[in-house]
Amino acid sequence: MRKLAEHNIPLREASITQVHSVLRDGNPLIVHTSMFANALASLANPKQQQQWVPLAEKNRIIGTYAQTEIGHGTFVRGLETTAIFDPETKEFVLHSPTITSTKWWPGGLGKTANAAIVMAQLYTQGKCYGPHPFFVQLRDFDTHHSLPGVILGEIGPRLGINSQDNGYLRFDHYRIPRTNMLMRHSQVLEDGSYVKPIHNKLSYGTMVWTRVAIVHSCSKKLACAVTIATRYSAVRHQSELVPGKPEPQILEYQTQQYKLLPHIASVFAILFSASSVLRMQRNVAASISKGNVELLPELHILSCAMKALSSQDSTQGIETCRLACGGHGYIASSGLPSLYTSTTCTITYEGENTVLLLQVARYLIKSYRAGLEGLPVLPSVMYLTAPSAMHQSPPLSNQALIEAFRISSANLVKETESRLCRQFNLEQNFHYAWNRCSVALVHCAELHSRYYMCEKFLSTVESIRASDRVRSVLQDLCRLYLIHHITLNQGHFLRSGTLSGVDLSTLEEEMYELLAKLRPQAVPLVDAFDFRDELLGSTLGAWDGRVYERLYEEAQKSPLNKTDVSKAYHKYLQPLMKSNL
Ligand SMILES: CCCCC/C=C\C/C=C\C/C=C\C/C=C\C/C=C\CCCCC(=O)SCCNC(=O)CCNC(=O)[C@H](O)C(C)(C)COP(=O)(O)OP(=O)(O)OC[C@H]1O[C@@H](n2cnc3c(N)ncnc32)[C@H](O)[C@@H]1OP(=O)(O)O
Ligand SMILES: Cc1cc2nc3c(=O)[nH]c(=O)nc-3n(C[C@H](O)[C@H](O)[C@H](O)COP(=O)(O)OP(=O)(O)OC[C@H]3O[C@@H](n4cnc5c(N)ncnc54)[C@H](O)[C@@H]3O)c2cc1C
Repeated sequence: MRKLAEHNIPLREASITQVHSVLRDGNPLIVHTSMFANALASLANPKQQQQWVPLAEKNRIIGTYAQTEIGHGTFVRGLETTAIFDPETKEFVLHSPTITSTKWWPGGLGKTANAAIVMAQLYTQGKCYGPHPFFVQLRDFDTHHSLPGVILGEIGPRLGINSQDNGYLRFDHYRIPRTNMLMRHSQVLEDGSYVKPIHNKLSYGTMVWTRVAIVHSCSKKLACAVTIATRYSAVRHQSELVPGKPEPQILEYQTQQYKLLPHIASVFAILFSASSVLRMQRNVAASISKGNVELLPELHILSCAMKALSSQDSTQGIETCRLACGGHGYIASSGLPSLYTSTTCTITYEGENTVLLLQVARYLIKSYRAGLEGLPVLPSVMYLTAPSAMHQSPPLSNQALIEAFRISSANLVKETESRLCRQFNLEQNFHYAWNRCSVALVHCAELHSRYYMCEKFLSTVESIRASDRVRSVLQDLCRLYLIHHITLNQGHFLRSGTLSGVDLSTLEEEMYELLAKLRPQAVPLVDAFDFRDELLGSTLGAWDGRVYERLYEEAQKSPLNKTDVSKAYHKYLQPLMKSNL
């Protein structure tokens, strides 16, 4: 917090700095500095902001974002916590009517936060208007005791991030003033009448903002993992590449290069996509302030697509890096296990990935159908019904590969839409038909998202002007990324006829050449991420390469090494040894 103040970084931007990496196994303030701060900035009206933002900035109020309940995380419309307006007292009564309505998971809710943005079903004048955000004080600001009517606790150990206190929360007819409803977009007036927002999903804005932040953070997490694994692979010598010759660095093995280099490339692909979505988010935020919500659906879909792809890629990449370090990747001091556990949760939180990909698919199908009818569609999906441009680029050039992605994606959407129509004719119910096509729909969303990421990678690299040498290395890395993802999705390219079997063999050959060409760049590339040793926190990945010394030094810190004979010997082992069992 002192560092943020020193560098004049506003609270709501803290989550895209590296400040959270200081605490390795989870930070109880992360939801305060990210979602809570953003909810105040984007969902509260100016008067409410004046009241709460300075207190939050000074950490007098420590907040969280309490939306998920034990019974519902994904289906926000199914939340059960109620906020019923009482016109007599001009208050909302918050209540948790069932066990399933218990708020469950919010970061910092258990012991740290003294306030929360609570999403609850808004009732006024006898009518339910769906989930709305409320500012709710949970604990006394001085004593930190939970307030009467508020039941709080921590949910117990998790796969990771265990220094964060994920919590639970129940309300027992807990009253808050009317003015605690966040009223920037919708309002309940004193007489209880409801003023609706200019778009009914504006109250979901904090989720959209967080999804964008997650994309950025996934590239950082993956960058940490590839730095550790690549440096280690340059230090570690194992086996014989040529019988009788000295043991080579394991980075000399082609299989090791194949494990690491595509994930180094992935760091850039995710980072460049994150920058592009962030730019769009800033534009949309500016438009919303002027009352224009036209681009909100596009931002929603793009943030769902990029959050899903980046969380999946970074989680898989980190696990591959861990495995690439052999046994030493399994030790906590390598830093890789905690990178994995603090990243795999991004697949689930802020919208479970399958669910987000289905949102993307819904948009693709709607846009495809609109395009066929000649209705206007947004630029990012015009390609679905635009004529093929494959022949315009030299065969197998980068541009041709991007076109192959685009046409394959359009083809998959077209095939899946036909399947959806056939299924609809059988079922006579759109929702059943949708469910019967949902695996294919997720594939559509994944291919469209990959196309977007590849396109952003290539266009950003091509725009580098500062250094020809840097551009040349990144061009090779980008080429590797494109070919790698084509080889992983060969079926789609063959089905669409954009690439032949011979093309795929040619590309595969080129990929092997690129691995060898990029091998000398591997260490410089990860060094350029410029992580301090303190931030990496890894015995395997420190800059000086003293892997074995650090592993040995770290082992000395194990509490079991404080004495030669452990207490367990006297308590359990000795009796066992004497028991003749
Ligand atoms: C070291 C720290 C340790 C801790 C963390 C560890 C690691 C940190 C690593 C990274 C973090 C770094 C940065 C991130 C910053 C902070 C994050 C930190 C922690 C985060 C903790 C996680 C917090 C949470 O999980 S909060 C809860 C999130 N919950 C969800 O996301 C719920 C998902 N569900 C939904 O969003 C919706 O229910 C839905 C699936 C979208 C469906 O909504 P619904 O209302 O049912 O709509 P429907 O499907 O009918 O669609 C109707 C229509 O609306 C459109 N739509 C939907 N949503 C939106 C939207 N948001 N905006 C615009 N439009 C929207 C939809 O497309 C439909 O349109 P149409 O009819 O087709 O035109
Ligand atoms: C570490 C962590 C931190 C969190 N922090 C917070 C927080 O600060 N605040 C907060 O409010 N919440 C928080 N959450 C909760 C998180 O947002 C939810 O867990 C997440 O949105 C997923 O919802 P769920 O758990 O209900 O999963 P479910 O929706 O029950 O998912 C289970 C399975 O059902 C599938 N499924 C569900 N719906 C559909 C569908 N429509 N179509 C197809 N398949 C479907 C999913 O794909 C998944 O395979 C956190 C969760 C974790 C793990």
